[in-house]
Amino acid sequence: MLEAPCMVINSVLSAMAFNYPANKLSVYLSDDGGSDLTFYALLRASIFSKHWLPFCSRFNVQHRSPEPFFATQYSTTSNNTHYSQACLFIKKLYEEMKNEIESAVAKGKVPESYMRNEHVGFSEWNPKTTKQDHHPIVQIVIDGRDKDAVDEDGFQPPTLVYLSREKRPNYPHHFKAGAINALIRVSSEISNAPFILNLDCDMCSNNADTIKEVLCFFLDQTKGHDIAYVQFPQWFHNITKNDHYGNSCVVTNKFELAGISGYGAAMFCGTGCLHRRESLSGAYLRDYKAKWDFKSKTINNRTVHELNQASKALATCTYEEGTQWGKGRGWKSIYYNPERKAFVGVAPTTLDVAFVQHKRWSEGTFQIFLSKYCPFIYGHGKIHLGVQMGYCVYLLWAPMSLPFLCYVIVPPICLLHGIPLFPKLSSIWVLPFAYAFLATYGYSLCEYLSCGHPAKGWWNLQRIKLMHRTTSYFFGFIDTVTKQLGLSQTNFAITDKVVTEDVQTRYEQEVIDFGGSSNSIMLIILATVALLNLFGLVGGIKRILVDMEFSSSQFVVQIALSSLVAMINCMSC
Ligand SMILES: O=c1ccn([C@@H]2O[C@H](COP(=O)(O)OP(=O)(O)O[C@H]3O[C@H](CO)[C@@H](O)[C@H](O)[C@H]3O)[C@@H](O)[C@H]2O)c(=O)[nH]1
Ligand SMILES: [Mn+2]
Repeated sequence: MLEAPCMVINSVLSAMAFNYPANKLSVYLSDDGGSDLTFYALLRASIFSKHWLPFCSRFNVQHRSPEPFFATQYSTTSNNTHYSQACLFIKKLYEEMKNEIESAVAKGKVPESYMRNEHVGFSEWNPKTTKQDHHPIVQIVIDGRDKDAVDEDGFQPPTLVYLSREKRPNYPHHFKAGAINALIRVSSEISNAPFILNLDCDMCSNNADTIKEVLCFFLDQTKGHDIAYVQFPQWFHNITKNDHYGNSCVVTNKFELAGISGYGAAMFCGTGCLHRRESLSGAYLRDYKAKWDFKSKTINNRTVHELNQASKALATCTYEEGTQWGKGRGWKSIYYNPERKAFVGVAPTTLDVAFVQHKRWSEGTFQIFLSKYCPFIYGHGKIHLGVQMGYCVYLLWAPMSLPFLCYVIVPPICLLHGIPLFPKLSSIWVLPFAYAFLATYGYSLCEYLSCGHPAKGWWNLQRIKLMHRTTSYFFGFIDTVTKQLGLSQTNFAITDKVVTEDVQTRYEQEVIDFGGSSNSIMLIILATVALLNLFGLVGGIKRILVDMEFSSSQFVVQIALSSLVAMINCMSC
């Protein structure tokens, strides 16, 4: 299991605990793993939520997902006040739940007694159920309409639904996008709320008022009608001081995404995004004005069983075949980066996981570039040229690995053979090169420092960029091209989120952890590049200084380049 149920329910609990009228809030958990353990964890969380939600509102708790709350905000040293007693109590409940879930996960099965007595939902699983092959499962765990479902303070909790869409080996399921589509349809049957927040299982809400804040954009009388979605930046709670895997994306989050959004076309990042339902289901009229008299289906009088059954039909793997699903155009979008982070997630803690993630990103974005949705073609005349180019900075990560590879391979070879590639230092033509180099890196360093992060973090980012460009993006490029040619199939490598203790320790000490051997070919490339530059450097310098075959001034740039590449690569080994 790559995604621990305890982490998943932390996200769910944080979403349930928004400061927002609970009868208007429904939380859906999509489980593509189709695991009864996740369902069990959700049931346990639904019980815990009856204590957690009132606790949060009573004490106006900031961290509404329990794990970070107990790790940071909560302190046992406070006096024996009402608050600290309540804290101790809720902590005990949380730990009980966590232990039960973790021991069930360790055993690989749901406790027998629980399955028999607690929920009919378990009957959906049988010994033949596998991740790749099972019927649709929809279980309303908490029915927000149910007057008996009130929590310990007498408040109604939000509706809570478990969904595991149908999977069959011979039907493409389209990974996360397919999961989101199934969620949109199922939720339209059960709650049909006009706004949809989409969160990854490893992201938690970090601000209880986010929904209220973001609705201000959508409800704006003059400009709100055009807005399809509001995207929040992806922040992470496990970034080390010098961010040795360059995970934090500070400059991207602070400047780049905000800049693109200036054209009214913020990028969708896949998580931490609030969509208007109508913009997803394709309803678009030129004179569209939002209507606020939505028929919430929660007030309808179908039973939970009827809703479960009706929703299943929407979670089948053939539902989308031959439909116009997903058409629409003409909306605007907003990027919103509030002072207090709205959502925080988990960043990779080993190099191989970071590689997997970047390979997938570079592949996915390059696929968009090659599809009919290429910003330069589909976006032509619809969005500003600035946005088209802004998107392509990301969409072209994969092919940009090619020129980059040339830069790290060709100069050392030429140096070894005494072939000058750049103008002499005394020549005026060296100026454009110097300018491009200094302007790019100087500007990038200033941007980074202005985000309040240390210079070492910037250096680490340059190092990891070099690694990604020579490996992950290059493999992303090759895989995308072979897929386009029909030689292989699309996949979505989910990043492993289960971290052992020694991996965590190494991460906190900022030691580069090469992780498992699954990416050994990537490491071979890195080592080859490093050695090539080292040999080029030594050989070149020897021929210049010892053999005096050519003059050094011709090779200054090449020597500097090779030293830099060798230094960056060797430092990480
Ligand atoms: O077949 C799939 C594959 C993934 N997921 C979910 O998608 C989410 C993102 O997967 P993860 O492995 O955590 O990817 P990350 O690299 O952490 O995620 C970033 O990159 C993804 C695109 O590569 C975006 O979709 C995410 O929103 C973004 O946070 C997780 O909740 C998964 O459970 C599915 O539901 N079904
Ligand atoms: Mn993730």
